[in-house]
Amino acid sequence: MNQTIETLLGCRTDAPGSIQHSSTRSPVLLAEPPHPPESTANAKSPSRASVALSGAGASASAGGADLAGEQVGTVEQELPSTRDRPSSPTDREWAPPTAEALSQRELAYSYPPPPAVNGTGAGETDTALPYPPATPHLTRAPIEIATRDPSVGRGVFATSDIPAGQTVEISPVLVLGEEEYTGRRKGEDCTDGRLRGVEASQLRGYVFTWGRDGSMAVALGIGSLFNHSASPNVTYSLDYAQYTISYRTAKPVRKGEELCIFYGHSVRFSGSAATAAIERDILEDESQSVNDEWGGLGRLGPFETTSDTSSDAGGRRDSSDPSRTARQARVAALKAMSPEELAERDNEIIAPTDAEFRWKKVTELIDPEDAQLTLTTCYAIDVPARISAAVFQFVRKHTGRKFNELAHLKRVRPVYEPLSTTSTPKVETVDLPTQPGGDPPASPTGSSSSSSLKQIRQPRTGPDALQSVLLFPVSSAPEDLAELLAASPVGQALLPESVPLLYTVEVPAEAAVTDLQASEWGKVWPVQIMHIREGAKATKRKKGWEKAKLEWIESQARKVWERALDAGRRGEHPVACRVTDSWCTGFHTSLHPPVTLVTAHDTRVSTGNVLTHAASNAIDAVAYLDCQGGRPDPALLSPETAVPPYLLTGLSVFLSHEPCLLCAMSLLHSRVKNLFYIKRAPGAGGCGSLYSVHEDRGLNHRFEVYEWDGGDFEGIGTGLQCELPLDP
Ligand SMILES: C[S@@+](CC[C@H](N)C(=O)[O-])C[C@H]1O[C@@H](n2cnc3c(N)ncnc32)[C@H](O)[C@@H]1O
Repeated sequence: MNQTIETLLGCRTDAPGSIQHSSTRSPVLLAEPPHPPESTANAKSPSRASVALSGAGASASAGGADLAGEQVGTVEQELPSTRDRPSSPTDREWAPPTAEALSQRELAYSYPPPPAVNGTGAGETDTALPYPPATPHLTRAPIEIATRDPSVGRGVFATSDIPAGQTVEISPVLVLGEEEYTGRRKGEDCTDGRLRGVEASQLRGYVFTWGRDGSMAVALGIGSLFNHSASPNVTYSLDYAQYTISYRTAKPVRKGEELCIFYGHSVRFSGSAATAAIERDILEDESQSVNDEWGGLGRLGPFETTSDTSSDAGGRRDSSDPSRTARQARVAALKAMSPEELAERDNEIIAPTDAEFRWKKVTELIDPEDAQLTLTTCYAIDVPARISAAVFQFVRKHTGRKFNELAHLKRVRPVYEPLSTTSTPKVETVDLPTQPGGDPPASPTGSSSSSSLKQIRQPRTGPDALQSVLLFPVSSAPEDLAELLAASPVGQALLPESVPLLYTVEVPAEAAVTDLQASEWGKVWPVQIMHIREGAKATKRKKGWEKAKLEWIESQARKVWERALDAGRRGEHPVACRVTDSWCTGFHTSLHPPVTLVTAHDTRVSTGNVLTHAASNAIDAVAYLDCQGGRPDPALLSPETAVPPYLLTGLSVFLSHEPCLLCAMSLLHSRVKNLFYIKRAPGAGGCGSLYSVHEDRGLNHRFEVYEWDGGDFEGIGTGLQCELPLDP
């Protein structure tokens, strides 16, 4: 089994000093690179290594000499550093490093920052260095291990151009069981937050998630030295049968370029110039949510900030950023409001017709609330109330499975109107009751004539009150209805009176979904109300969204758009995705907005995998969060989302572009609640363009989709082409 799992790189710990995921339980921040072991082996002999001379019957040991240069391996060989090699090295061309080169290398190397000794600070050169700037490695691939950025540590670099698709390393792995890795027995509840086992060592920055059983793998060899990039040029695959991890170039790599893998979405490091670009969007994104509580991880423990939000621990936030200042001012203004004032402000309904409302529902269906009255024709009879039960039995007997065809209507109504007639059976004119306190309503069909309206002579209540009873839709009525009726208990019950006359009447074809529809359509025939959104007792839903919800949705759209632009700047397709809790009225407010679970962008270019669309990567990242137990604390999530039966149950997805058919189906399978996208993908999109997966009645889930309707507004929608190469 050879499986590519980009997001499986481990580094799962809660303590500062490692990798950051968007989660409550595994947020880990790499404040500084992992510290090397205390051992000083190799520290002063950067160009010497112990190597195995396999085939020559010799064995070897890693770490060739101690500080004093004492040999500890069985067979040792002096090798030149790969950094001293000429650009196209052959063994014959190698020359031992000069003393000058060695001292330069030592001077340049300052990772990790050594502890201050007698006033000498980090980075000063008179301290023992744990690793050399270059480490010899016997590999046929043209790569070397080198340190270019001390804050990142060692990395893997190309010593000549490497084409895409080339395997550059196959590392055997050392698998650590969950208990060995975490230092905890299964089920043991350790709440002190202290790391144990291997996880407490620097290895935690090097492990790959191996199995879903919690096992972790240390890649031996070069596999552990690939640094992370959000735009990686190397993919890797875990081979569970061989116990290896293979690394392959995903795109052409130029000589001198670093080979990087992708550790996972929402991974971030701090303090590294090399990763500033990677961090920027995530921090920008989270800084908003952290500091002004606009979604994201603002309330998730380690990120908790005080009212002073001008900078984080790493001092990366720019308090002079005007948009940031504006956000802070806005939050301060909101916080200054009383709860009542805030609720009033937040809950103001912004109607879709309002200029502020920049979203359009993507649907081919008519919104049931906008549905106009449609009619269908039925047979009815007017009988005294005491006969009604016999009529129901008659109807039930002769309709069988289709009895429910008229379930959306009330079966009876008082007789108050002359009704349209059919030729067979003959219809008699009847005396009509008026509506209490007024004129009878006009006939919706125009079939009645005002001349036929007469004062009631029938009792209006009691067993003899006349009722109109619906029998069957004309389209599915028994052919010999009049005869059947005459011979039925209904006819018998009325003897010696005459059998009531059949007539046809037009009635609403659908149930009402709002009170207004019920009252309007009920003038035609009393109709059942089926509130589609808020339950039977609710009144008509107000159209539009609360102001706070609308603002939050727009802020998410802005963030996903910025992320897409950033992906484009990195050479990826400019498509991005955010997965957030969905707005829940009564639970969320502008000061307590939905949290963000993951953000992701398209990585088709860097991974060479045409399936790594932004939505797909984001779903993958949520699954990864769940595997790690990293979903935000249920208390922070709206009730629907807190314990989800499916990946995206109750969640909202924001996409810079309409998802393709495959991603639309993935969202559907994951049971997303609603989707907001900014640009259509004509000819390729699965939520409105090519097809509308989200409202296909043949599929087992439906979700609401909204498309940005604000044009190029304050940066959203600008700078990207509308048409997307979804599968170039
Ligand atoms: C698997 S190791 C990579 C090799 C490591 N640079 C070394 O010298 O041992 C992962 C560690 O490298 C560092 N690292 C990897 N990618 C990085 C990046 N993009 N920015 C900063 N540090 C990074 C972090 O310290 C991380 O914990």
